[in-house]
Order: sequence, then structure tokens, then C-alpha cells
Amino acid sequence: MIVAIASGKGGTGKTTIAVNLALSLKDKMQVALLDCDVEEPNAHLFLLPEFKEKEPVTLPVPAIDQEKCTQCGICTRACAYHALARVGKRVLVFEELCHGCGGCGLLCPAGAITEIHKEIGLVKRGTARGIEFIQGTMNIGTALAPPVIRKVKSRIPKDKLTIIDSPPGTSCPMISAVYGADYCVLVTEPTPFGLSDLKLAVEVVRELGIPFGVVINRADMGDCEVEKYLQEQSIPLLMKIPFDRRYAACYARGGLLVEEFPKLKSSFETLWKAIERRVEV
Ligand SMILES: Nc1ncnc2c1ncn2[C@@H]1O[C@H](COP(=O)(O)OP(=O)(O)OP(=O)(O)O)[C@@H](O)[C@H]1O
Ligand code: SF4
Ligand code: SF4
Repeated sequence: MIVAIASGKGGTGKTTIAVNLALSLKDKMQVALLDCDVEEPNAHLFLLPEFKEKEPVTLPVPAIDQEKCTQCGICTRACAYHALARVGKRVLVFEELCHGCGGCGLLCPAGAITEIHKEIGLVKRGTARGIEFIQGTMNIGTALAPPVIRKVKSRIPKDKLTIIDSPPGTSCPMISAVYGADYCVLVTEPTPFGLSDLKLAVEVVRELGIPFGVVINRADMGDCEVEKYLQEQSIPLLMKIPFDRRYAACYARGGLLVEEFPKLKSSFETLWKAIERRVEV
């Protein structure tokens, strides 16, 4: 089963929940944790995995043979991302804009386009406390998270519960991370921003047809508009976690909540039961 932990808003507690859910379940079943927050992965800071494999992530970007190019303009007109431009008598490639779709190479009538493999990130795989840990990282200066996320997800083991720590927001990186999940846990906080971004995230997972429920983190910090919204929309409330300065201090030290606060472990086990029940339904 694949469970994605996502949220419309950053900093709501996705990593806290993904890491501690994995730790709470690892003695009961085989668990894999995928850190798909590839712009800023941080789950490793808590689990301290030992990485055994590393694989670069590459994107096929075009290289133009200016000798062969007839400047017909077919490729520049075809590229939906404006990654090609005719400047004087040359066709230039703006690699940062290229999505590696391969379209220009297929269309070029002069055979002037070949592909080079540009390194845009790294996927690392290892283990931590009996948990299979897979992490993606984007190279500095690159802009495309989805290919790195897809590469991380290509490593999903078939025989384990896979927990995905998704990037924040509701744009392409989040969609790439949650796509194909059996269940999505949307983490929010009871603030106007939390509610507004939750609504966007709900739209995304509904559009993708992924069953989902909500965890309200720092649940005692704001008003109850989030709960009212969940009731109106018949969205399951899976868990409420109170704000606790000791949790923040534990996090800041790289500590593990379920080890320092054993009561939380049973809360995460209950969260898992709620997810499992809903996926079976
Ligand atoms: N219940 C809580 N009480 C106090 N602090 C909390 C609580 N939950 C999370 N935090 C704090 O909120 C911050 C963000 O948590 P976390 O990194 O898990 O969020 P995130 O959603 O993964 O963030 P990002 O969107 O940047 O990936 C951390 O400093 C963490 O200690
Ligand atoms: S590979 Fe696709 S995105 Fe990249 S330059 Fe060619 S047409 Fe544009
Ligand atoms: S399609 Fe080929 S020949 Fe035409 S401008 Fe592009 S690179 Fe040159």
C-alpha cells in the first residue's frame, strides 16, 4: 500500500507525521519511507539512514548541430516550454526551461537535434532503523522536481507499506508525489491559511481520485473552521495533534517524537488503523 502525506501549505507537519508513522509501524510490518520533498529533503535528519546506493537523475535535453540546422523554426514553434529560440542564425537551447519531452528531436526534419543527458538530481537508497529509506534531491540551479520525484517513486518496493513525504503545495511536485497513492493524508492546521490551502489540496486529490482524510496538527492553536469544513464535505478527520513546544524542541534536536513521547506512538498506530480501514472500504 502507498500512503502519501501531503498538504497544501508548507510547514504543517508532513515530515513529522511521515517519519513518526513509519517508526510506529516498522515493528509490525515492512515499511519504506520515500522523501519526495526533493527541493528540501529533511526526513534523513531524523532517521540518519545509511545510504548504500546512489543514482543520478538525468533529463534528456536537445543539442543542436548548427551545421545541419536549416533554421526552419519547426522546433522553436513546437516547444511548449519556450526552451528553444532562434537568435540570428542559430537555434539556442535554454536547458533550464526544457522538460525533456523529446518532441523537438522527433520533429526536426534535418536531423539536427540529438539528446544529451543533463544531471538534475540524485536518488539515494538505504536503511534506517529497519525502514527502507529512499530520498531524492534536486541539484542546485535546476528547476524541475517531477522527474526527480518520479525516479524516487520508481524505487517503490512492491512488498512494503510505502509512506511518501510529499513536497508542500498543490503544484506539479505535490501532484507527482501523491499520484498513484492508495491513500492520501492531508495535514493541515486550524488557521485561515491552513484551511484555504487545505481546500486546494482537497481539490487536487479529488481530481486524482485518491481516497483521503485529514490530520489537524497544532489542533488547539486556532479556530474550529477546519473541522466545520470537514463535516460539511464529509471528509474523515483521522487525527488531531496538539501544539506542544516540547515537540518543536525534539524536532529541532533531530529527536524522534514517538521515542521521546511514547503516548504518540499509540496515536500513530490508531492513525494507521483509520487509514487501513478506509483503504479496505
Ligand atoms: N504539534 C506540534 N507542536 C509543535 N511544533 C510542531 C508540531 N508539529 C510540527 N511542529 C513543528 O513545525 C515545524 C514544521 O514541521 P515539519 O517539518 O514536520 O513540517 P512539513 O510540513 O514537513 O514542512 P515542509 O512543508 O517544509 O516540508 C517543525 O519545526 C516542527 O517541530
Ligand atoms: S525536449 Fe521538449 S521541452 Fe525540451 S526543448 Fe525539446 S520540445 Fe522543448
Ligand atoms: S527543427 Fe531542426 S532544422 Fe528546424 S530550426 Fe529546429 S534544429 Fe533547426
